[in-house]
Amino acid sequence: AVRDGIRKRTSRLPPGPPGLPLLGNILQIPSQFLAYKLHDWSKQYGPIYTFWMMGQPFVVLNSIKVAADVLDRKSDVTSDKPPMIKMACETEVDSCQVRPFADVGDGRLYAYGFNIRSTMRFTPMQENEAAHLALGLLRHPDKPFNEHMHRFAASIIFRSTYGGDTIAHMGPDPSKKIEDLTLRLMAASLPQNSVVDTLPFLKPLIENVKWLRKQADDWYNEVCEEGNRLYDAAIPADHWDATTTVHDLNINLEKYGMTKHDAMWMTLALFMAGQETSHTVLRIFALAMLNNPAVMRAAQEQLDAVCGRRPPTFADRERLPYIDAIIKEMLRWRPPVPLSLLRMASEDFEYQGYTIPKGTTLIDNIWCVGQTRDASVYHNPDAFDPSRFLDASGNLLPSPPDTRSDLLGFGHGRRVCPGKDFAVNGMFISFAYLLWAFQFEWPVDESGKQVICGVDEMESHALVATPRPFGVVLKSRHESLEEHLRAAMKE
Ligand code: HEM
Repeated sequence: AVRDGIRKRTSRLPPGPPGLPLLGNILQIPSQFLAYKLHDWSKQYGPIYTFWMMGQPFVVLNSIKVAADVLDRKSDVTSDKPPMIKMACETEVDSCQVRPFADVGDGRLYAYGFNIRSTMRFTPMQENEAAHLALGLLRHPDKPFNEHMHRFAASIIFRSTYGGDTIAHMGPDPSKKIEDLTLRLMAASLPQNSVVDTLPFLKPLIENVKWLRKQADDWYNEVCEEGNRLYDAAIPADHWDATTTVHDLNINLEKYGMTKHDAMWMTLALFMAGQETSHTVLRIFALAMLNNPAVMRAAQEQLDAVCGRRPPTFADRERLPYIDAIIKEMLRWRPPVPLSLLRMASEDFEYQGYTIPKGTTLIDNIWCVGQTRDASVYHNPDAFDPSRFLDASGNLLPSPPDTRSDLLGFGHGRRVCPGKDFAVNGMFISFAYLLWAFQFEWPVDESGKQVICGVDEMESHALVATPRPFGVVLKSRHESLEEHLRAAMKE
C-alpha cells in the first residue's frame, strides 16, 4: 500500500534517466562534479527531469525559463530547504540555523540592511582592500597567488561583519579558526556524500552512536564559543563609519525578532557563505584573464582611458561597463556554486502538466548549458566573451527576461544569495584594481615553457567549483605603482 501511495504521488513527475529498482540512479551519481552529470542528462531529458536516489525524487531545473517559473514565480511553495540530516547529526546544526534568511519577502537579511543601497556603506572599505590586495601582490610575489586572493576575500567579509583592521599579508589571520570549523559544516551539507540523507531511516541509528554525538557536541560548542567571542568583540563601525553587520543586528534584535544566538549564527553564515565564494571568483577571474589575453587588453584599454595613472574607484563604475560585463560573463561561464543550494517543495504543485509532490528536492542547475549556457540566450556559450553583454557602443545591454540581470550565478527566488550586491561590488573593485595595476602572465618552467592551467581544470570543494591551484606572474603596468597604491589606501 505504501509503495502504491508513493507511485501514485510520483507518477506525474517529469521523466528522467532510468535507474535500478529501489536504488534509482544512485550508482550513476558521481561524488564530485554532479553538475556535469546533470548537464549531460539535460541534453537527453530536457529542461526539467527527475532522477531518483533510494526512492527520493530530485527534480532538476535546466533552463532559464523553467528555473524562473519554478523558483521565482512559484516561490511560495519552492523556497523550503530540505532537511540535511547528516549535517544535523555531525554538527548539531540544522539547515535553518545556517540559512535563516528567506522567511519574509525577498529574504530577511535583504530587509535588514544587506540590500543594494545599504551595502554601499562598505564600498570605501572594499576600495581600501582592493588597494591592499594589489600592494600585497607587488610586495610579496613569493606568497602563492591563491593565498593573496584568500586573504582579500576573508578580510572584506570579516571587516564588514565584525569590523577591525585589514587582515595582514604575512601576519596572523583572525578568521582562520572559524574558517576551519565551518569547512566541516560545508562538507556535511552535501547530500550526495551522505548515506543518512540518502537512507533517512538510518537517522535514529546514527543519532545514537556515542562517538558521533560527542564529535557533534565538541564541534558545536567550539563554533559557538568562537562565534560568540567574535560577536562580542565586534566594533560598531569600520574606519569609514559604516555600521558593521553585527552591530546592526545587535541594536535591532527586538525589531528583527531575533535572539543574540540567532544573530551570532547569521553572521557566521555570512562569513561561511561569503568567504569561499568571493575567494573563488577571484581565482576564476585570473584563470579567465590568463586564457583570454584579448579580453584583458580590452578591459585595460578602458581602464587606461578612464583612470590613466590613478587607480580606479567606485565613482568610475558607470564609465567602466566592460568590468561589469566581465563580472556577468564570469558568473555565466564558471558559476562558483554550480548547483546553487538545494530546495524542497513545501506543497504539491503543478507545472507543465506534471505534479511535483510536497517534499520533492529541487535542483537549480546553474551550471547547465540549458541555463547560464543557454545557447538561445547566450550565443557560443563555451567562449569567455564579455562583449555579449555590451551593445555596439560598449554600453551594457538590457538583460534578457528571467536572467535576474544576467546574474543567475546567485540563484533564484526568496532564497537568492543575500550577499550578491556586496559580492558584485567586491568583484568590481578588485577586478578593476588588478587589471589597472598588472599584466597577468603564465609562469615559465626551467626550459622556458609556460606553465598553463586550462579552463576546464576545475576542482570541486563542497558546494563550490574552483580552478585547481595555478601560478600567475604579475607585471606592474605603471611606474611608481607602489606609491599610487599607498596613496589610494585612505585608511
Ligand atoms: C560571487 C560570490 C557569490 C556567489 C556566486 C554566491 C552564490 C550563492 C548561491 C547560488 C546561493 C544559493 C541561492 C539559492 O538558494 O537560490 C547563495 C546563498 C547564500 N549566500 Fe551567496 N554567493 C556569493 C557571495 C556571497 C557573499 C559575499 C555572502 C555574504 C556576505 C553570501 C551569503 C550567502 C548566504 C548567507 C546564502 C544562504 C541564503 C539562504 O539560504 O537563505 N554569498 N549564494
